[in-house]
Amino acid sequence: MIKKPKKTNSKNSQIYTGVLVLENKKVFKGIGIGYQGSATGEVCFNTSLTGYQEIISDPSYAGQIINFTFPHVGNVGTNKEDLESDKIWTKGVVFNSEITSPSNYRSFLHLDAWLKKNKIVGITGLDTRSLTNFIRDKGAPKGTVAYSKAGKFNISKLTNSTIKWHGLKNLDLAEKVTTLKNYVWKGFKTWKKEIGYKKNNKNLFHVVAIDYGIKKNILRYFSNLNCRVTVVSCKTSAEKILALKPSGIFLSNGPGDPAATGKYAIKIIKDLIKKNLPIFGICLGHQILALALGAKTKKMKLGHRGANHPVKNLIHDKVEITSQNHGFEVIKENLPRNIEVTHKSLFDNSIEGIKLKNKPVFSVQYHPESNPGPQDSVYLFQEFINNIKKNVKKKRS
Ligand SMILES: NC(=O)CC[C@H](N)C(=O)O
Repeated sequence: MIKKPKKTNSKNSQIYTGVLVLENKKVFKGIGIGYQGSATGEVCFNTSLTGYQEIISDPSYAGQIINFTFPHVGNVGTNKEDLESDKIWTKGVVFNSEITSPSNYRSFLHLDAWLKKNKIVGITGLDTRSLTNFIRDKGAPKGTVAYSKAGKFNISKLTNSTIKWHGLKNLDLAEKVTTLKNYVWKGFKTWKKEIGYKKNNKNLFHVVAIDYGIKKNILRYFSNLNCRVTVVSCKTSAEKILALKPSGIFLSNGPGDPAATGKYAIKIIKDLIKKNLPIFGICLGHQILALALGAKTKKMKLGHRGANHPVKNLIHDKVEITSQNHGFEVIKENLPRNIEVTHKSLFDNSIEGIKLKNKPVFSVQYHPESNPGPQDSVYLFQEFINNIKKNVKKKRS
């Protein structure tokens, strides 16, 4: 159990062991959790009610401090399965209520101990509603979260390092989080039998996934659909990728500014599109694909982060409830003519999916692999496989 602030003898004041300092010098006080130290990043909020371990372990959160709007985070502890990557890239976490002792049959470690083990600085006991309101009004600010057991903070030093940090705009973080070595995915240890994924060794299709910060659940889904998956580092040339003889190419999610990653990724994707292979992109992969097709991206004021975002599929004329995590978007205006918008957000009408009119190439801004979140959009994996099947047939005939 995380302790409440201690009351000191005089004046009834409390000792705070955690602070969150924003770039505008606003300071939130609370109780430090996880790793003792400080971490600077962009402060965003996520509205998911469940799935905190999957959220924190999503590499797309590199460079970010996550403020959870759901007040009770940590009640089910942490386990060995709900990990979306082996290394945790999230900079820091902000919770409202103190973390209770874990109550779940899968729990392996208390969330506080798990954060400490993964060197994540956190703060709890903070008014997350007021922080969310601030972000909603002013946009996602830069911030520093700090934890000191002695409750000693140099606020002006923390504020200065917050202001000095360059922020996420123009920052390529995919090159930091991508795999150093290409590998064939064999991550069956983290298999989620309860959810019904099958360990499939039929290897009917070969998907080459470009790793900008890939989530494990994407790999689980591909494997479940009889695919062998080779994960390649984000700067792998189109030539090297084609030498692997892929049946389809997957462009993964990932952190940072798509325009910065695009500096090398656009050429690779353009070369792959020329080969008429089926391509499927998710989130950062979607944004970079759009850039490669001649569209533009921009930073959003707040971004979309949660497991409850309604998206309209304009082709099926159906609404999907989706899992989302992005702070950049593809600009609607002046889209190249060969791009068709397939999905839009019902929250703000922003683009949530596109496809090429004349090739088996499509992408979505949201996360059909969920984890956490609803599975309404999982059909997109099957659509990609259908494109692969059609392409194989075409080549044979
Ligand atoms: N989940 C993602 O792939 C995020 C994409 C990109 N980094 C953004 O924030 O918009």
